[in-house]
Formats: sequence, structure tokens, C-alpha cells
Amino acid sequence: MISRAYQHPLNSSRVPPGETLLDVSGITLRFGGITALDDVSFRVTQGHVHAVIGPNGAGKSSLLNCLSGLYRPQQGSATLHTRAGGAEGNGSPEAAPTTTHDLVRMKPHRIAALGVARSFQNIELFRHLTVLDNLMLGRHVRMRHRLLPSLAWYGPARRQEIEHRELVEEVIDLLQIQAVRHTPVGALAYGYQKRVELGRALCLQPALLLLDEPMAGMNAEEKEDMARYILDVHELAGVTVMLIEHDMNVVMDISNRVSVLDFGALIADGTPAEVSSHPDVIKAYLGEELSA
Ligand SMILES: Nc1ncnc2c1ncn2[C@@H]1O[C@H](COP(=O)(O)OP(=O)(O)OP(=O)(O)O)[C@@H](O)[C@H]1O
Repeated sequence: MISRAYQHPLNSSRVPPGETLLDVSGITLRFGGITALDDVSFRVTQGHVHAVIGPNGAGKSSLLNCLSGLYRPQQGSATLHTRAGGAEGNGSPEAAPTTTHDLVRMKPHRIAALGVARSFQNIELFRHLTVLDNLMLGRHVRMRHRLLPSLAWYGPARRQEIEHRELVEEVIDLLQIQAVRHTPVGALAYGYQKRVELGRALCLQPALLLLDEPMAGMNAEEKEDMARYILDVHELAGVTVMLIEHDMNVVMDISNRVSVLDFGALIADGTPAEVSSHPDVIKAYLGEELSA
């Protein structure tokens, strides 16, 4: 369980667990003659780890890019549900009014401000900055900039900085990166860098965390560690996670639900058990790996 009393909720979604958080509907994305996503629809439930799998070129990264505003699909919608209150909100989430936001019509910074955080397939950190500085930068979306007090390092700006720092320290604790907090990211082992990237996304206090192959390039031990941290983020912090992953054993172990893409189309969507026995999935992707 939680190793210390955390003061700041890392999950900013107030949608009750079990309800729909994200409704992906009929997304079609084309690049010239290539259809990267073909009428893709599925739902992500609040409180789930939701995996998206599929062979190389199936459209997984394109899908995440549509959800984070980097690609604009020609058709379809991705409706994020939010409840009033946010990360520090009071009162019953059930009683709070629901608002919907179509992510595919929004700019990346607006999507980030709603709490949709993502990590990338290739590490996108500032290598010469320390772990702590990289994590503090992850807070920028939540910071209220006020130029004058910030320059004077005075009053509200100072209090705000201290609060941000407290939250960042809690993320450091959750991901167990205390020992390297003052180390430049570029000097860290690959597994640690990926963990810092996860930490930076968490510092946004996400409503939805999008992870693009968080275990790519890791050895078995690093993968096991990362799987454990993703589960902690999910179980201890209550954050809904949508992840792309190639390692089927990991996906089956940590996911509540799995959506399978093949040539841009959704060919299966269900629990890990349902998906792993689906004939189209076995044919398209999993093959002997799962039938063995
Ligand atoms: N910016 C782009 N311009 C042109 N084609 C693209 C672009 N991004 C993706 N594609 C194409 O869209 C298809 C889906 O690519 P995508 O990277 O989403 O697949 P993926 O499932 O994430 O693959 P991988 O597992 O190899 O990362 C591929 O045919 C790819 O070449």
C-alpha cells in the first residue's frame, strides 16, 4: 500500500470509476493513399488500464497522436468526459455536472490542460537537466503564471512553487527515484529515464495518461519494474491509463481491457482473456505466442 500519506491527488479526473472516460467514435485518419485508422470506435472506462495492441504499422501511435492533438483525423470524435472540480475538487463527483470535450477538434495545449498527459515512444526529456527539473517542467501546464511576483520570487509565486515542489516530491516517492533526483537525465540508465518520463506525465495530475510503448527497449527486469510502477500509478493513484505495448505477457498481466488494431481497423475489443482467444487476433498478431 501507500508508503506515505500523499497530500496531492495525482488523478485529476472526477468521473466515477466504472463510467466512460473517453469515447472514441468512428475515427478515420488518412495520409494520402494510406488509411492509418479506419472507422475506429471503443470506450475507455475510468479506473482502467486500457491497452492498445497490434502489429507494426497497425495505427497505434497514430491513434494516440489523434488523442493528444498531434494528428487531426478526417472523421470521427474522441469525447473526453470531465466532471466539475478537477484534481483538488470537493463535493460528490456523482453530483457534479458532466462536460464533454472532443479531443480531435482541440489543440495539444488545450488537451494537456484538460489533463490528458502522454509519454512518447522515444524518450522526450531534457537530458542535460536533472530529474527534479524535468519533473518540475511537467507541472508547467498547472502553473498560473504571474510575471511580476514570479520575478520577485515573492508571496503567491513562492507559495505556488512550494506546492508544486511538494507534488513533485510525491511523484518521486511513488516511482522510487529519490536516489537520482539531482542527476542529469542523460546520465541515467534507460529504464530510469523511462520512469522519469512516466513521472513527468504524472506531474500533470492527469485525467488520462497515454503511454506509447513505455517498456520498449527494456530488458526483462526493467520491464517487470515498469509494469509494477504502471500498476502503482493505476492502483495507488487511481489514474486511468491507456497504453500501447508490444509485449503480450505484460499486456495480459496489467490490462483490464484490450483494443486490437490491424491495418488501421479495430478487430477486437474486450478483456485480455476475450481478446487473446479471439480468432482474428490470433491470426493477425498473436499467433503462436498466445495459442502455445
Ligand atoms: N505522419 C505520417 N505521414 C504518413 N504516414 C504516416 C504518418 N504517421 C503514420 N503513418 C502511417 O500510418 C500507418 C500507421 O502507423 P503507426 O505509426 O500509427 O502504426 P503503429 O501501430 O504505431 O506502428 P509501430 O508499432 O511500428 O509503432 C503506417 O502505415 C504509417 O506508415
